Amino acid sequence: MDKLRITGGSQLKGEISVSGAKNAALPILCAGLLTADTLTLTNVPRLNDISTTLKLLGQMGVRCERDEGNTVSITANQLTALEAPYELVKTMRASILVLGPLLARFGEARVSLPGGCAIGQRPVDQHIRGLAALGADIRIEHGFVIAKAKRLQGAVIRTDMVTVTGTENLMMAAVLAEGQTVLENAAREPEVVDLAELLIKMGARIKGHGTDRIVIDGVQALHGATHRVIADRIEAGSFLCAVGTAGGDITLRDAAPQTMGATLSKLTEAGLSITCGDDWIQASMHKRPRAVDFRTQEYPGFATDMQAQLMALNTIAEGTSVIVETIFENRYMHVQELLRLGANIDIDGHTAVVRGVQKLSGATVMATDLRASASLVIAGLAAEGETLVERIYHLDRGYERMEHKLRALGANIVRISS
Ligand SMILES: CC(=O)N[C@H]1[C@@H](OP(=O)(O)OP(=O)(O)OC[C@H]2O[C@@H](n3ccc(=O)[nH]c3=O)[C@H](O)[C@@H]2O)O[C@H](CO)[C@@H](O)[C@@H]1O
Ligand SMILES: C=C(OP(=O)(O)O)C(=O)O
Repeated sequence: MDKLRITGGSQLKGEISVSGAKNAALPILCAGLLTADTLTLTNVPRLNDISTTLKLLGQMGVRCERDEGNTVSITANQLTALEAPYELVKTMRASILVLGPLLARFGEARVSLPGGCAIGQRPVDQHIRGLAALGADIRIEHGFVIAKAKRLQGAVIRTDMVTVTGTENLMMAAVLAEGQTVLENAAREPEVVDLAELLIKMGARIKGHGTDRIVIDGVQALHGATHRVIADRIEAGSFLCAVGTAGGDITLRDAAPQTMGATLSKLTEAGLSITCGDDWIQASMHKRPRAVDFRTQEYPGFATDMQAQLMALNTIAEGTSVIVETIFENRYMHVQELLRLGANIDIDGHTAVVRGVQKLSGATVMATDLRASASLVIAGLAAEGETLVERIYHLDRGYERMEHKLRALGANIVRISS
C-alpha cells in the first residue's frame, strides 16, 4: 500500500490547476446510460473513482474511451448487463447512480447495495422510495436493489432530507419518465446543477436546478452531447486550507470560486488574504491562522467534504474553535490521527472543540477516508519533522496527483510505493 512522506515546514508558493470535480464527473458518467448516442466529456479528473465507474460501465457493455488527457467518451448503445456487482460497488458509493438511468431507459436494474462506509451509515432509502413513487417495482434481495418498471411515471417527490446523489438519481430517472416530476427538498449543490446542465444538453427538460424545487418534464429519448465537467471546489478548498496552514502564496487556475462562497468566507475569517477572478483564486497567508467556528451544512452552507481540512488548519490556529458536523454521524475519524500529530481536540457527539497548538510534530498516521487523508496531509505540511500518511488509497479515490501538485508548490512530499 502506498504512503506519503511529508517533511513539514516549507511554505507553499506557486501556481497549480484545479481538476474537474469528482462528484460532478461521477453522476455525469452514469448519465451516459440514458442515451445510445455518444457523450463526450472533458475535464474528467484522473482518479480511482473515475476508473472504477468506467470499469462498472464497461462491464455493462458501455463503450468507454479515455484519451491521453482528460476527455472521456461514453457510448451505451449495446448493453450486455443491467447490473452493478458488489465487487465494484463496495469500493465506491456513487455506483448507486447507475440505478436511476438503467431503470429509466431499460426498465430494469440490479444494483448491489453500497457497503458500509467510514463516515456514516449512508442508507439509500430515499433513492428507493423516490423510484417507487415514480412507479418502479423495487425491492431489496440478497444485498441487491432490484427494480423494474414499464415506463416511469412523473410524480411529486419530497425527500426526508437533502440528499445529493438521491437528487441526482431521481433527476436522471425522471428525465425519461412520462409526465412531470417535481423534486422537493432537492439538493442545490453545484454538482447537481452541472449534471442538470448536461442532461439539458442531451434534450432533457429541467427547470429549477440550483434551487430546492426541481421540475422535470419527461421526454421520450435523449441524445448525445459534449460537456466540460465543472472545477472541483473541494480540491480547490483543500489547497487553500493547505496554504492557510503551512503559509505561503498560491494561485489556483481553472477554479470555480463562485461555487466556493462558504469556504472562501471561512478562510478569510481565518486570516487568509484571498482574491478571485472568474476562474482563478489567489491566496496568501503569512501569519498564524485565527481559529474559526463552523458547522457543516448542505450547499450553500459549509460543505461536510471540507470539514476535515479546515479542522487541520484549526489545529495550529490561535484560539479555540467549535466545529459541528451535521451531515454524517461518523465523520471525525481523522481526529484520533490529528491527535497523534500533537493536536488538541475533544469530541462530544457531533461537536469537536479544537484548541489551537503552537506546533504539530510529525508522526506516522493512517488515512481512514478521503477527506480525512487530505486533512492529514495538510497537517503534515505544517508539522515539525517527518509525517508518514499510510493507506492513501483513500486519497487516490478523489485527488488527482495531489503530491505532484503540492510538490509544484514547493512542499517536501513524496509517495512511497510498495
Ligand atoms: C459522490 C458524491 O457526490 N458524494 C457526496 C454526496 O454523498 P451522498 O449523496 O451519498 O450524500 P447525501 O447527500 O445523500 O447524504 C446526506 C445525508 O442524508 C442521509 N441519507 C441520504 C440518502 C438516503 O437515501 N438516506 C439517508 O439517510 C445520509 O446518510 C447523510 O446523513 O453528498 C455528500 C454530502 O454533501 C458528500 O459528502 C459526498 O462527497
Ligand atoms: C465522501 C465523499 O465521497 P463519496 O460520497 O464518494 O464517498 C467525498 O467526496 O468526500
